[in-house]
Amino acid sequence: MKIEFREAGVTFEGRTALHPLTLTLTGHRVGIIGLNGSGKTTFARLINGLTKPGTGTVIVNGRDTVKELAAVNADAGYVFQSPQNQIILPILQDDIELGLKARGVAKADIAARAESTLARLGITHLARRRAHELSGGELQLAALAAVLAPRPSLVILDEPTNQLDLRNRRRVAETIDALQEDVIAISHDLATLASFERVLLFHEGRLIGDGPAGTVIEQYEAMNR
Ligand SMILES: Nc1ncnc2c1ncn2[C@@H]1O[C@H](COP(=O)(O)OP(=O)(O)OP(=O)(O)O)[C@@H](O)[C@H]1O
Repeated sequence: MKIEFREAGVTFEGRTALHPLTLTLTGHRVGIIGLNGSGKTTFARLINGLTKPGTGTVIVNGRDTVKELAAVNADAGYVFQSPQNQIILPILQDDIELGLKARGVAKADIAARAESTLARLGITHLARRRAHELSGGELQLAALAAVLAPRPSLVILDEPTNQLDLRNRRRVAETIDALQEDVIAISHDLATLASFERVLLFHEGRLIGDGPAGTVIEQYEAMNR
């Protein structure tokens, strides 16, 4: 990945969610930590254009998130904090196929692509299940499948192990570990990020820590002792 924040900042109704930030992210896996309301989601949403910068620009793999929004959306998939918001159609496979159709994938390839994505995540058995009947862990994996199927180069995950029990948390974390796509993950579950090469720490809308996972997680823990 190559993501450049150039004095990019966000203000909502006069309150600063993210102070103007200049930063370049490269590499394969970047984690984001910080207290509730510190600006993590705002930072992540800027990367795929879900939120527009109020000041400055964000460039994702060479593309401006405002001027080239459609291309940025296709390149940077976003898995929402609440996976039930991700799946629109009742049946998972139909939902994935709808996403592929919207991305212009050839009709003849759509079913096979949906099936291979489900197989890749080990959830072929969920293909015809109703999304609202899935468990939290199944739903997290289903949402990830829907985002991966169109083949983005980067996946942004907003608290992917939130609300999961220990077994499902491990399962989702192992799935994330095995992704060949670049990953940016927000997490309150620090163990999920321990193997990440770089972690960013936000506090009150500012980046206050940036370095290897061990160092930055320690900084965060020390702040909250
Ligand atoms: N759409 C919005 N309208 C108004 N204020 C917002 C909006 N989105 C975020 N904020 C505010 O911006 C600040 C940063 O929010 P953000 O969601 O980025 O925090 P976060 O670190 O992801 O928090 P959490 O860990 O609770 O998910 C918060 O004070 C929040 O209330």
